[in-house]
Amino acid sequence: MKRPVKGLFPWRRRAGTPAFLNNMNALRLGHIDYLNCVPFFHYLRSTGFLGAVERGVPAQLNARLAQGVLDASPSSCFEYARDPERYVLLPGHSISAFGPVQSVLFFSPRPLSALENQRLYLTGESATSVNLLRVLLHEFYGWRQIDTEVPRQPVEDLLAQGKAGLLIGDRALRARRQGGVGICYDLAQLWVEHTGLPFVFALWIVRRDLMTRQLAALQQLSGQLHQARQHAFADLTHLARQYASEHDWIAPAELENYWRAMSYDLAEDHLAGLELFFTLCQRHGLLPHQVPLRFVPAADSAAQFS
Ligand SMILES: C=C(O[C@@H]1C=C(C(=O)O)C=C[C@H]1O)C(=O)O
Repeated sequence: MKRPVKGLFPWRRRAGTPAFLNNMNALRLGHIDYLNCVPFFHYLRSTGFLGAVERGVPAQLNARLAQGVLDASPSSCFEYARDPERYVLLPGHSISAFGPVQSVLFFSPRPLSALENQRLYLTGESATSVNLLRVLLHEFYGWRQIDTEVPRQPVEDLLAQGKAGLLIGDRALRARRQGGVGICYDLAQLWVEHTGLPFVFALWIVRRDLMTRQLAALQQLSGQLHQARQHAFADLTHLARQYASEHDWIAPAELENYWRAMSYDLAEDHLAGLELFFTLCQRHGLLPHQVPLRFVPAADSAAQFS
């Protein structure tokens, strides 16, 4: 049999080439490098998703979204709010909590009421949670001044020295587990207690200019994420066992409980919580503008988007 002339069939896969490189329209996704993202990503490939996936902490993914390096990513809702003209949102998906979230934690040697004027050390991985802390302190604890620093050394070291600081993600989960770092405030719990609404930490943020070129791919992605989440929650015990064996600092039951405490939907209550957070960010000078919420339209309403 004659071999095809090289380059004549560019759509044919070369052996060893990752599938996404053969697909010029494939999406480049961000993946938050925390255990909270497992329900989105563990089964995503098995739903047929062929794009590229790049891992990072939220601050890195925010920067890559802003630079246009990533097409879409679960990332800080504050990144969306910072530049809402640049982005749209995938409907129906978030990383939220209706109570304690367990992984956005402010550790303090003293009660919050006795801490004003002390320097607070903040994780450099966050955009949402650092501003949630500011909103809570201004709005509900009456603080006027908040002195913060993102330190060069790990926040954990400063906590061990008796300082107050904020951790998110796996590092927060680990620090809580290790204990011995003063009072531990769960920021989602404080938010829910004061507002009666859930708190939305992350949204699926999409580069807005993709709406014209890649609408169908984005709608497909949204469906694939729903499928991946359903699959994950259909056997969460199994998934927790698998990931706990790769992360020896968390027990399977704790991990399962952590995922169950999280809400991955984005429904009316979530949106009310999100809008209140953005309004309070504006009130306290953290955002200069109102934040319109714009979504990728569902497949059957695509014709309505102009
Ligand atoms: C619930 C969490 O929410 C995270 C907090 C973020 C932020 O503060 O910017 C961004 C993404 C989320 O993963 C967590 O990290 O544990």
